[in-house]
Amino acid sequence: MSYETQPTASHYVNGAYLEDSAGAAIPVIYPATGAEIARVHAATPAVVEAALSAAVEAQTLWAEMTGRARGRVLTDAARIMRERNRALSELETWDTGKPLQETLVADATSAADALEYFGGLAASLTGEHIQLGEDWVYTRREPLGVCVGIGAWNYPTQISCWKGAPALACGNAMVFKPSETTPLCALKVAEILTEAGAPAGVFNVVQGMGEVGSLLVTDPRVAKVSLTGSVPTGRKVYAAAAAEMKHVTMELGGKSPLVVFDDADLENAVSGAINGNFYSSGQVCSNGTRVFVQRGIKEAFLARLAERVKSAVIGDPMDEATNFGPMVSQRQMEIVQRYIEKGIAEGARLVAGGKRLEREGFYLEPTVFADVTDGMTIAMEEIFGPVMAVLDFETEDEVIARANDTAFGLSAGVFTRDLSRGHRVIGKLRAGSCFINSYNDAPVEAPFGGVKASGVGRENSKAAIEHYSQLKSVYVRMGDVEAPY
Ligand SMILES: NC(=O)c1ccc[n+]([C@@H]2O[C@H](COP(=O)([O-])OP(=O)(O)OC[C@H]3O[C@@H](n4cnc5c(N)ncnc54)[C@H](O)[C@@H]3O)[C@@H](O)[C@H]2O)c1
Ligand SMILES: C[N+](C)(C)CC=O
Repeated sequence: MSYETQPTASHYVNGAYLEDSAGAAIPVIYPATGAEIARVHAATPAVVEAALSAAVEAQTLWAEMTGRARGRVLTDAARIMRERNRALSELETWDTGKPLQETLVADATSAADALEYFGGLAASLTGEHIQLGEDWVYTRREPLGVCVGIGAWNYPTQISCWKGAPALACGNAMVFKPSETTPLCALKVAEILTEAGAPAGVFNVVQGMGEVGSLLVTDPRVAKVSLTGSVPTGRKVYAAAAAEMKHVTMELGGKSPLVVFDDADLENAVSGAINGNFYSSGQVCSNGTRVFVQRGIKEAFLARLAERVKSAVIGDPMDEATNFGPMVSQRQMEIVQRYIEKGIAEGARLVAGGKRLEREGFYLEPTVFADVTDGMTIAMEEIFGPVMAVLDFETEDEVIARANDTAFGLSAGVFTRDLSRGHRVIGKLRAGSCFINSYNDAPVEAPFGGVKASGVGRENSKAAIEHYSQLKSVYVRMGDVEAPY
């Protein structure tokens, strides 16, 4: 890694890097080679304490600043991020293994979008005036206090800003714990926020596994927890937060349906299925991994899909021509390999891929199964890797019922030239982030999040403000107070 991109210590607390090598060592593995490229240490209780007390102290002062002043810090951070996009994208690639071709356009840029958007909103966060005869009520939009953000490993820069930007815009402070698999990127976000003028302690980063996350979640000084992770972790964190009446946002997993009707534009539908299954080597929460294709178009769809998937450029993620990289870790690669074996064993037809590449690093081929049925494991469980399950269907009512027959509800997509049908079907699919004739777009202006087991709350858009602030209502009596005795 170049000097410019290398964080200089494990944690970022109270406006500066902090090391405490007493914490367990966490190796940072470059997924394209399997080599250890850095090492951080899990936060000791002393580091967690330092981060939380810094956040408590900083939050009061930060909340007293005007929204405009807070917003300026965020928009300055966005500008710095854009100026350093290449270095930050390279770091994202070192951390995750995602191809530079992707990280240059999807990670620091999306993080900067969030900083810019919430920076822009900060000055106009207000309460309201409610006239009640001569008396009146006014509401104050107040911050929650100290918020904890906990990240998954697939989008480390983006996740830290999707949580940090709205939290800070509302006057909260944050302690962010990245995934132990990708610990580097959030440190640079913290560094940039300091450079942009964020007071020390407003955004802190501590490393560690679930135990460190758990320490943060249960601390009584923490008012809110926002987790991006798997459903099992979400259940634990939600339960722990609920026991202390904390606010939560839960961005969890999915097994989302992508429905392709006979009348769809074939090339666009295949593009949607590719984007919705193989971007980031399939490690995207909202992926449309159950691709329901209407019988009339099925064979043409599969033929074109297999042809295009075979042209993926798999290789060195730092080579900008590469458009398909390794899995994030050996562990994740092995999980996905087991699902591929299950798919074959349960009778699905392998149309493309299915194998590990014979090279160093954690590379699997983009894999497509056809003739998948609803009860197969690969159609029911989140795989979080490059495995697409293609199922066929006959009628609209049938596909809606089957698409909804899942515990998850993160995303859903429909490809059709019949726009009335597109809107009708999307209206009936139980999912939070949906697409018509597209898949996986996630602009900061749109609310993002799931229903059912896929999550609680929304990130991005004005909706996120509701999740990082609370209303205080103040009744103002203009006349005398009447009392019964
Ligand atoms: N909905 C979304 O926006 C979204 C985005 C990205 C990833 N995801 C989901 O994330 C999952 C993959 O990421 P992962 O493997 O890192 O998930 P994970 O659940 O294993 O870990 C997520 C984070 O939670 C922490 N953690 C684990 N146990 C904890 C505990 N008891 N208390 C507090 N923190 C704890 C981990 O250290 C990590 O930082 C997939 O299910 C994917 O769908 C969801
Ligand atoms: C939010 N998104 C879809 C970009 C990444 C989720 O894994």
